[in-house]
Amino acid sequence: MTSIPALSALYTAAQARALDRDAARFGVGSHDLMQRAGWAAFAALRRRWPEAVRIGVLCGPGNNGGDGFVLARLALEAGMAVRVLAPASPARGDAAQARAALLEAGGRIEPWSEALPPADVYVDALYGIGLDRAPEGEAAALIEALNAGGAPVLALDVPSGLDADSGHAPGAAVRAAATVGFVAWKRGLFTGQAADHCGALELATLDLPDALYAAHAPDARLLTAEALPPRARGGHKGDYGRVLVIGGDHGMGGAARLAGEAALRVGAGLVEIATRAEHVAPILAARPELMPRAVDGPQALQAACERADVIALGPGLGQGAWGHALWLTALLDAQRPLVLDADALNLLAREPRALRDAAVLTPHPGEAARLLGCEVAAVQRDRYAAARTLAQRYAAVVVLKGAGTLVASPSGDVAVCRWGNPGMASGGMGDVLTGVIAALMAQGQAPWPAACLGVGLHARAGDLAAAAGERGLLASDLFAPLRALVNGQPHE
Ligand SMILES: NC(=O)C1=CN([C@@H]2O[C@H](COP(=O)(O)OP(=O)(O)OC[C@H]3O[C@@H](n4cnc5c(N)ncnc54)[C@H](O)[C@@H]3O)[C@@H](O)[C@H]2O)[C@@H](O)CC1
Ligand SMILES: [K+]
Repeated sequence: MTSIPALSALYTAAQARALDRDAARFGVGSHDLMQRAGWAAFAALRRRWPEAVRIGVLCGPGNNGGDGFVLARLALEAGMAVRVLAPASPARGDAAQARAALLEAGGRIEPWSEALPPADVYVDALYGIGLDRAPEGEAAALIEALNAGGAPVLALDVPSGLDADSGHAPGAAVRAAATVGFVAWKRGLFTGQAADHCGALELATLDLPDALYAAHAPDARLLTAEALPPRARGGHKGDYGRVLVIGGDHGMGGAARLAGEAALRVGAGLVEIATRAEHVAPILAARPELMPRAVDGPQALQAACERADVIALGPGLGQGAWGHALWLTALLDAQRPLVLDADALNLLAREPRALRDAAVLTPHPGEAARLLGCEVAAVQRDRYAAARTLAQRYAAVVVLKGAGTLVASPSGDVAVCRWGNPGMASGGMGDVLTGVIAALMAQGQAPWPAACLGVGLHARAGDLAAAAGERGLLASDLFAPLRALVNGQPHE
């Protein structure tokens, strides 16, 4: 873990521009910044590919291209075979100076073309935070050629074609082996399609002082790995809360059981499951520590709600009359903190209503789209906006799942999860997350810290479990690593 605040702060492109400009106040002007960026990127290239001697540098029309020109000059001066491709129209300002310096040092610049020169490593300096539309024409063809070629790509600041704000690629986008960010992390590098494009991420803060970052509040933050405090020696099960999971309509008992068992593994004192009668015996047989109860309607649910400290509503709930009646009871009468998932969210989309009690909503993009009344693609085009809008609309903490899960608070705070893997795209993973967050709330955490901690634990447990392979990863494989993590076993 690091104590450098810049490493967990995430900025929009506009905020990053303001930071760049403000660096001058600390004696680092834009020309100097570009030189430092080029140096840092060249150092990263040498560190990552020490054997590389042929470097292909693709420069765009703006300052991202300028960073590329600086790197190309340094590579040339280091004796490497450097081929630089740049558009015919000359760059302006600092980038023009960097270009002139490259030519002065004996470099040659070739026009963009679809044919890439042979190289051990390519440097992508086409577009950075200035991307304002999908790449087209020669730039798009170059990107496709880079992605089709076998050599690794080092992207400067942002993989070209990826939107630095949203992590959405509107068209062709570079698939880099590594990306070196400059000055500050751009928030789009950590969610949506970013994971397929960035490769290994590293940040070069270019020796800018902490005071600069302190003067610029970020838009969002990366989740950090938090440890849970040790338990008091005299604790008893009543101290760790009682979770009530409501769900498991006909044929969907597994979802409720997974949520319940996850809650136990994360330390909830007691876990009850209000479910269909046919699920009671199988749940008891498989996990006798759970307390499943047959609930045929709202009346039977009341007493369980009164006993509970937190309600996890939705795993396998269905949207039929049974699920709807329990949903209404939990929402209107229970007066308990809630975690809403799956069909509880689908019912909320069908029948929008204000939530009376403290709540965490955990939609995947499809559920978020239903709640917002838009297409899934619109959610994915701007996940930050979708999460914030939902959090504000429901005055609740919202966990927008998917690669780069976001946690948003009603006041606009956003935390981003950089852990997790595609092995976790399998049935039941969401149910486990619901149980984890509910268990943390049952142990006394407020919705925001519980959601942040829960999302991080769940994703890190997924990464530990994926050590045996991403394909075939089961939701229940997370139980053992979850238990290890809540007891302080280090992840990295
Ligand atoms: N401003 C500064 O002080 C620093 C800037 N740096 C670099 O500068 C970058 C930002 O530079 P710019 O603002 O010049 O932006 P970019 O270099 O990212 O690109 C902007 C240029 O590309 C054009 N463009 C964008 N999308 C296009 C598309 N799809 N098709 C065709 N043309 C397109 C724009 O119209 C503009 O001319 C950063 O990402 C970073 O790499 C670094 O050198 C560090 C310091
Ligand atoms: K780039």
